[in-house]
Amino acid sequence: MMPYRPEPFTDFNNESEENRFKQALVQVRTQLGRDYPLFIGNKTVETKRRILSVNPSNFNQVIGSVSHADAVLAEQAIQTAYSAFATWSGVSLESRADCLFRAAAELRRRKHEFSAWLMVEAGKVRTEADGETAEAIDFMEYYGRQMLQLAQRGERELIGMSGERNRLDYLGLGVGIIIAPWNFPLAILAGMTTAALVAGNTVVVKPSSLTPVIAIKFVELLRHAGIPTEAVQLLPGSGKEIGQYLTAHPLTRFISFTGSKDVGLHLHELSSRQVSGQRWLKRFVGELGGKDAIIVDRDADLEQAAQGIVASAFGYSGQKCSACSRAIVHRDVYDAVLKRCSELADELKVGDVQDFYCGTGPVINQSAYESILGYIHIAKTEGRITAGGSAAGGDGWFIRPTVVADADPGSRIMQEEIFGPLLAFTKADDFEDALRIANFSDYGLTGSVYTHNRKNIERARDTFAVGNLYINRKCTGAIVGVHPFGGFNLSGTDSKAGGPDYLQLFTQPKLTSERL
Ligand SMILES: NC(=O)c1ccc[n+]([C@@H]2O[C@H](COP(=O)([O-])OP(=O)(O)OC[C@H]3O[C@@H](n4cnc5c(N)ncnc54)[C@H](O)[C@@H]3O)[C@@H](O)[C@H]2O)c1
Ligand SMILES: N[C@@H](CCC=O)C(=O)O
Repeated sequence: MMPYRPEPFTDFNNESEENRFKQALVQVRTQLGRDYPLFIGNKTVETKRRILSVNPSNFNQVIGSVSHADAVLAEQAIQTAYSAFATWSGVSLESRADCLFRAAAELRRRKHEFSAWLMVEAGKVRTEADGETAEAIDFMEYYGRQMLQLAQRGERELIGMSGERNRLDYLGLGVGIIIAPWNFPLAILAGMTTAALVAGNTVVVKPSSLTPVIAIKFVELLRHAGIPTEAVQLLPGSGKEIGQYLTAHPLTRFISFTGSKDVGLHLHELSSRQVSGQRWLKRFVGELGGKDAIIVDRDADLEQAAQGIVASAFGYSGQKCSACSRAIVHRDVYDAVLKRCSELADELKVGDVQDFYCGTGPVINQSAYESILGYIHIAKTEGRITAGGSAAGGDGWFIRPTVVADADPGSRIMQEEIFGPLLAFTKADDFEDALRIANFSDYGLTGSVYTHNRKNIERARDTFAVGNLYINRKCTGAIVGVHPFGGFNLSGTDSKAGGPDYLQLFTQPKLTSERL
C-alpha cells in the first residue's frame, strides 16, 4: 500500500478542472429543494416534521427538506447500532479499513460535487470547499492506515518473555454517538464517523440541523463503499431533543462531539452520570470552541504577518474554531500591522460564494448574523473600528470583515467566542506581555507567533497554552497527519484529530497472555 499523502488541492487555474467544477455546480443546482429521509439500519424513514436547509448566501433558496428524528426514532437507531456491534466488530480490520479506502476513492472521484454542496449549504467559497473535501478524503485514507498500524503495534511493542506469547488487541468499544457541527459539515463529520467505524464501533450520527444534506450525501457514500447499513445510522434532528437522548442512553458507549463549549460541557456532564442499565464508563471525546490569538513581535515580517492574520480571521468569515479573533502586536509595530490588516480586510469582497471572485461568503444563519452584529455593536464601545463594522446587505447573511483597534485584553470581544468576521487588536509592551495576554483566555486551541527571534520562538513553544502552535504562518488550515488538531483547556479534550493517537480513543486494548 502507498504511504499516506495529503490530498492535493484543486488547481482552479487548470481550465479542464475549472470546467469540471462548473459542471458539478450546475448539476448540484438542479437537485436543490429535494426531500431527504433519515437512515436507520436498512430502513429509510420519511417524517412529517422537517428540517429546512437554506442557502446562507440566498435565504430564499431551500437546499433540501430533511426528515426530523424524534426520541422514538433515536431509540430505534441506537438499538439497531447495538445489535450490529457484534457483527461489525468481528469484521477483520483490513476489511474495515478497505471500506474507508473505497469511500475515499469515491469521494475523490466526486470531489467537485461534494464541494458544490458545501458551497450552497454551508456558504463556503470554492477554495475553502475544495480544502474541506480534500480533508474528508485525508481522514479516511489516514485512519484506514492508522488502524492497520495500530493492529501491528499491539504485538511489536510488548516486551518478550520466554515461555509466553503475549498480544495486545485494540478492540472497538460499542455504540458511539457522533455529534457534529455545521462549520465543517463534511470533513469533521467524516473524520469523527470513520475513525469510530474503522476501530470496530457502530455509530449513530447526529449532524447539525443547519447542514443535514451534506451529511446525508456522505452517509450514502459510506454505505455504497461497503459499510453495512446497520453500522451507521443517520439522525438529523434537534440537538436538545435527540442529541441529549442519545448521550444519556444506557447503551451508548462513547460520545464523539465537536461543537461549542457550552454544549460540550453539558454533554460531558451528562455522559458522566450512570443511568439505569448502563454497564460502563462512557467515554467523552469533545473538541470545543476557540478564541485564537496571533502574536506579532517587533522584528517580524510585517507583510507576512498581516496576510496571515487576515487569512486566519476572515477565511470562511471567521467561522472556524481555529480562526484568529485576537491580534496581539508589539507596540513598536502595532500601527503598521493594524493599518495593513484593515486595508486587507476592506479589500475582501463579501458576497454569494457562487461568484468565484468573492473573497468571503455569508455567516451561517440569521441567529449567527444577529449575534455577530451584536458583538460589532459592543466593539464600538470596547474599541475603535478600523475596517467593516456593519452588515453588507443582499439576500444572504453577509457581514463586512471587521477590525477593531485598542481592545482591552479582558473585554468581551477579546474573551468571548464570536465565531464571525470580527478581529480585535491589542497592543503588547513586549513579547512576554504578548504571551501573557494570549494566555489570558479560557480557551487554548490554536495560536501563531510571527517573529524572527529564536529565543522568543522557544519561549512560545514552552508557554503559549494552545494545542496547535504555528510559527510564522496562519493559525488555520491544519492538514490531516501533518498537523494533528485539538485544543487545551476549555477548547476540549485535545483528542488530536488526524493524529497518530486519535484511534485509540475509540478502542479498548485487550491483553492476551498465553503460556507456551
Ligand atoms: N475544536 C474543534 O475542532 C472544533 C471544530 C469545529 C467547530 N468547533 C466549535 O463548534 C462551534 C460551532 O458549531 P455549532 O454551532 O454547530 O456548535 P453547537 O455546539 O451549537 O452544535 C454542535 C452539535 O451539537 C448539537 N447540539 C446542540 N445542542 C445540543 C444539546 N443540548 N445536546 C446534544 N446535542 C446538541 C447540534 O445540533 C450540533 O449537531 C464553535 O464553538 C466552534 O469553535 C470546534
Ligand atoms: N481544523 C481546522 C479548523 C476546524 C474548526 O473549525 C483548521 O485547522 O483550520
